[in-house]
Amino acid sequence: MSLVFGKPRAGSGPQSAPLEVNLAILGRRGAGKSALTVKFLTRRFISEYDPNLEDTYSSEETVDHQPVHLRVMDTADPDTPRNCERYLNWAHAFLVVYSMDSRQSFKDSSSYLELLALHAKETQRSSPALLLGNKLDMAQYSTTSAFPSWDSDIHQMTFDLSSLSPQGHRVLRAESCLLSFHLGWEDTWAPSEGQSAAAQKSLLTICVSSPVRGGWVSGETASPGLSPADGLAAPVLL
Ligand SMILES: Nc1nc2c(ncn2[C@@H]2O[C@H](COP(=O)(O)OP(=O)(O)OP(=O)(O)O)[C@@H](O)[C@H]2O)c(=O)[nH]1
Repeated sequence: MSLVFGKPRAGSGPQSAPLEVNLAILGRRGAGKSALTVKFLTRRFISEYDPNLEDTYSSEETVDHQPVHLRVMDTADPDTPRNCERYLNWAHAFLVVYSMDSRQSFKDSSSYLELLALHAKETQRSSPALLLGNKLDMAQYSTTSAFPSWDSDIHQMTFDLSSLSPQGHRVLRAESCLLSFHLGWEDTWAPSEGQSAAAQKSLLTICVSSPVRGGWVSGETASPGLSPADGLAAPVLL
């Protein structure tokens, strides 16, 4: 089943065919994938939905004056990545979600990141990946939420993935909570040698939904090195 949110915006006529962008949301059970999916697409938090349902949703968006047909697959792997081809071969971009009040959830996210890195290596096609810490509101109540090593863990993962797929597979850290969504752009990029953070950032254009501020916030311009056929030269909507 596919559900459609939003309406086609002005300028999305036949003369400007929308860019098709497929986004897969991955992560451990209970990380908040469904909640995020619903929140991104409806701009509000909804707690009543079937958490076990794997579904694909569609939304017509306008990003940087360009119509984008966004499809979001809210995946539901049992405990670890399973039958991954269904999203690996489908998605142009990946959002890996962990719950900030669960270290296990964070650890499990690395199996998804490794899977993405391996897939990029095997297919010689890298796709943008965003690592997102969800349930920021819960992290403050968790006795283990301080997790002093998390930052170094994350930087380690960023480094590992960058070396596996230096052409565009990047991991960003983001944090979200029930009512707000914040993407820590500035301090999360780990530039590889000889590359400025700004140059790395321009490898992707990622637009982030911000229900609190309203509207869409877009990132940097896309890299000329990425081909439109890959669905990456134009904005990727998260
Ligand atoms: N406090 C808090 N709870 C959240 C947040 N996001 C999701 N939840 C709750 O966490 C639980 C799990 O969320 P889901 O969206 O079902 O998680 P999921 O990753 O889709 O889980 P599966 O479908 O089992 O893979 C639900 O009870 C949500 O209401 C958040 O930001 N803060």
